[in-house]
Amino acid sequence: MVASDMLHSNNNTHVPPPDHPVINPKNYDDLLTVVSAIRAQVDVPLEAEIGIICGSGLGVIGDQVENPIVIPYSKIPGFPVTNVPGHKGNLLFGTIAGKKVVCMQGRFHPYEHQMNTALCALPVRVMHQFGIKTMIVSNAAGGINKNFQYGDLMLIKDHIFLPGLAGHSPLIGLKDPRYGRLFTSLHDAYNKDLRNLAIAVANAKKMRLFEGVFVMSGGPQYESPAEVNMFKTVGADALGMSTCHEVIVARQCGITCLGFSLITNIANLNVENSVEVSHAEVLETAKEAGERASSFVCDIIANM
Ligand SMILES: O=P(O)(O)O[C@H]1O[C@H](CO)[C@@H](O)[C@H]1O
Ligand code: HPA
Repeated sequence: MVASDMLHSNNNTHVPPPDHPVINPKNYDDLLTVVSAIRAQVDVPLEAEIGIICGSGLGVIGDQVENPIVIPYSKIPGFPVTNVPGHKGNLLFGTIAGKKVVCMQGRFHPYEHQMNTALCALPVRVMHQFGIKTMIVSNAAGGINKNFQYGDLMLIKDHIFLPGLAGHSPLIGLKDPRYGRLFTSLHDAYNKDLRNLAIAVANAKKMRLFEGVFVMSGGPQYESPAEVNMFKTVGADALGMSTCHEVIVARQCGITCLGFSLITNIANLNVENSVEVSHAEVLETAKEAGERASSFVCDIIANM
């Protein structure tokens, strides 16, 4: 069975009980309940300054966390779970380069959860409760920019959040003032100082690194060539099905963000010579590039 066939075959090691109810992400007290449930799992205080989100096949970044405390999502009452191959479904607490981190080894995609972007971004609020001030978010993405090759890394300098523009913002319906400003500004969503730091790290490592605009579509189907052309026309360089809702929530929480895409496939621009895109291919490229991506993240953290 190839990875793409396993999308609904629950290949995770941590299968939640069927009665695993998910909290209401728009109820702030429910959020605090989840945080307490996580704290109750271990007998040491949990805190972190940096949050990390691993994209498809990029769980290897989480493997860099030293002395990790591993909490499976399925063991956290009220927390969603993920069945997407390449997302392990663990929350890790530990250190990287001496800095306290919390890492999501697996994320929630809106297409898995009825486009409930608030629920999918809930872990960002949880990480915020544990003290993070900075978040590094990664994803696997299709390359639109003609200069991109398989395995390239693209720093996200800005985004186009298609589901958000179509009414699926994670901030809709938040009434509790403890959430922060409803009218969140995205003027510096992908922080310039952190991008400059990442560029300096890449230069020191003699790594290929691009900067570009990331577009999030709803998925789970991959985009048609006509859709990819539309995204190219509006200025997108890479496309995926995650990240934007997480960064928006992070910005509402006042968290500074750095984001990057691993180009796992080249998006089809020409219907006449288009090729099949598969999650198996995405995972294969992520596997090849994973070590480079995780070493990049570790060096950025070391230099923060
Ligand atoms: O965004 P991440 O989690 O890296 O996953 C990407 O890979 C999957 C498609 O292959 C989609 O879920 C897309 O969003
Ligand atoms: N499109 C959307 N999401 C993706 C892609 C893609 O081509 N590759 C990896 N995630």
